[in-house]
Amino acid sequence: MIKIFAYLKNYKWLAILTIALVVFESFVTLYLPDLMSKIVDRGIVTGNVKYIWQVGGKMLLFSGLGIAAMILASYTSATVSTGVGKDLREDLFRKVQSFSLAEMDKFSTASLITRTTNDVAQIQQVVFMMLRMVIRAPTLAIGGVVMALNKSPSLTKVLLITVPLTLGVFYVIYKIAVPMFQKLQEKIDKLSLIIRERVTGVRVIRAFDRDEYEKERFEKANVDLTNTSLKINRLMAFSFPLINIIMNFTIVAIIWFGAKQIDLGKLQVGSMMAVIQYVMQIMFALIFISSIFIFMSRASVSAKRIFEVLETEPSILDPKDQIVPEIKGVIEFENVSFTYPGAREPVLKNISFKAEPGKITAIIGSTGSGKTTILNLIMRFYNITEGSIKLDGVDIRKIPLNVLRSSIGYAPQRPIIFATTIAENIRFGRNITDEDLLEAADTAKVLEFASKMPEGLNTEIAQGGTNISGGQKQRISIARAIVSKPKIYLFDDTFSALDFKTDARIRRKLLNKLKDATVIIVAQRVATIMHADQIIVLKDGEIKGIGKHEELLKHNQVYREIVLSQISEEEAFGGVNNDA
Ligand SMILES: Nc1ncnc2c1ncn2[C@@H]1O[C@H](COP(=O)(O)OP(=O)(O)OP(=O)(O)O)[C@@H](O)[C@H]1O
Repeated sequence: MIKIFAYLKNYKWLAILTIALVVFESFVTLYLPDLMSKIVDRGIVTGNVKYIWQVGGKMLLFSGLGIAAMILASYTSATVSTGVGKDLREDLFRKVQSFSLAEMDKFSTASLITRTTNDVAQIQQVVFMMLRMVIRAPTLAIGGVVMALNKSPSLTKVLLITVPLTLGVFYVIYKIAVPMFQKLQEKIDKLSLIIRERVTGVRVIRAFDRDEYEKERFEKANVDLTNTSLKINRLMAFSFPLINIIMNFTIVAIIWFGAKQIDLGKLQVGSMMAVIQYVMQIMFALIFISSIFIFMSRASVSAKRIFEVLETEPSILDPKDQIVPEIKGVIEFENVSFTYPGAREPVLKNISFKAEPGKITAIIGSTGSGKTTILNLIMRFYNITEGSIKLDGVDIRKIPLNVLRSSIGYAPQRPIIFATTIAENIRFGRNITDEDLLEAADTAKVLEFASKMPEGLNTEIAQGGTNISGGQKQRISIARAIVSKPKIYLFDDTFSALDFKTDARIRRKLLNKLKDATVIIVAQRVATIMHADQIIVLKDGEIKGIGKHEELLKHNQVYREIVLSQISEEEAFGGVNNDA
């Protein structure tokens, strides 16, 4: 929580002004009962109307000033707290952007979203409250005791019983509430995860008619969250009447003892009334102080979650001693092994191969054999565990990340489409000429379907690409990969969403355009890769063979099994004309 103070630095003067206003208002609050007792004792009791008007006017003036100070303090503290919230969100967003996939996996998307929104909102709320209360409450408490002692030391003794009692009640609440707040935030995480899955997976849920199942899952998480919130609210609901009772008994006690002293002529009515007001101020101050602790404990859970993210160093950083090679596109894996962070078994073992410009390298293998992982490692989404990956003879860990990644055109297994126009989806914020855009859109056969749309390439795509087909998404994704004309292309099962004919047509045109580049194609479909210059056969994270289609078919058992599971022996040996 202390780390949050660093964020107040940018708003130092506004924060100081808030505190100054609050201190002024606290002194006004402490001064008013004193004026009131004077009106009673010197004005009402003696019938001095002039004095009543004089002091009453003073009271009105100070009340007005106090209210103005409090309104201004609310405004300044709101400015500071929203500013702190904005800065925190910005830092979180920047940090999350710097994360490698390993850190993304560690926190989970849903939790990163709740931390950036809900947790920051908690901090914002507490900063807003703290700036006004953290000085006001102790000033009122201590000032109240001094003023009450000044009016009647004997009556003030009542506080010796009520203050420890109030603090005791709050201590118990604090002890029970803090662990609940931690649970509450975790449950909000869980709920946002379910909502996210529900929204993004709506098609699968409908197709399997699992609406009821999802509804139950949501309701369970929702009820769970509600129950925890209810427990906290019940605790609060129980504690406030308890404090009220203590407060009322205190007032009764003061009136009881005060009346006796007035009877004996030792105390004036006005002073007793002032003591009652001071004691109430002290009690309210204690309630505020305790609330600050409770809210702080909730905010400290949020602060912990926020700083967990902010203090996580991305595992993939730009190298210190950088080498920037002239990119030609030679990729070389030398005895590469890789274990995903947190996993026990390596997913890739001893992988060695070379992919060169002007050649197509294909990777084939069963599901989960590690094909996508190889591509992830080329883009340095993760650091390898053993061995080395070189680009043009330089270890990729020595190459600046932007140099490495901008020399690669990547079309992922599941295309990601953003809610903007087709053209912007292809450009993707890069400086691309209209000519290059049209060329890429033509090569990837985007123009073919875009030209039938009302606004061609400027047609808006709905969020998640729901108004276009899977194959069309894939074509946009291919156009995005090739439009900047890099030296290396990674196609991760990119052609599987296309029908055989479109696959063949796009590939023929595409590969012709990319004939000087390094192309790596991951595919499940044999027909897609059988004409590659080299085919890497992967099984359980190990290379079982590298070669051309014909030689692998003859000599490699694993490859033969994959091929014959998809096409007939005759087609396999005859070489399917997949360009048909
Ligand atoms: N982020 C991750 N954390 C931990 N393990 C992972 C992660 N991503 C993939 N794996 C595991 O690594 C293995 C290889 O996954 P990979 O995605 O590379 O396979 P693949 O050959 O591309 O499969 P497919 O053809 O189904 O896409 C799988 O067993 C998978 O469970």
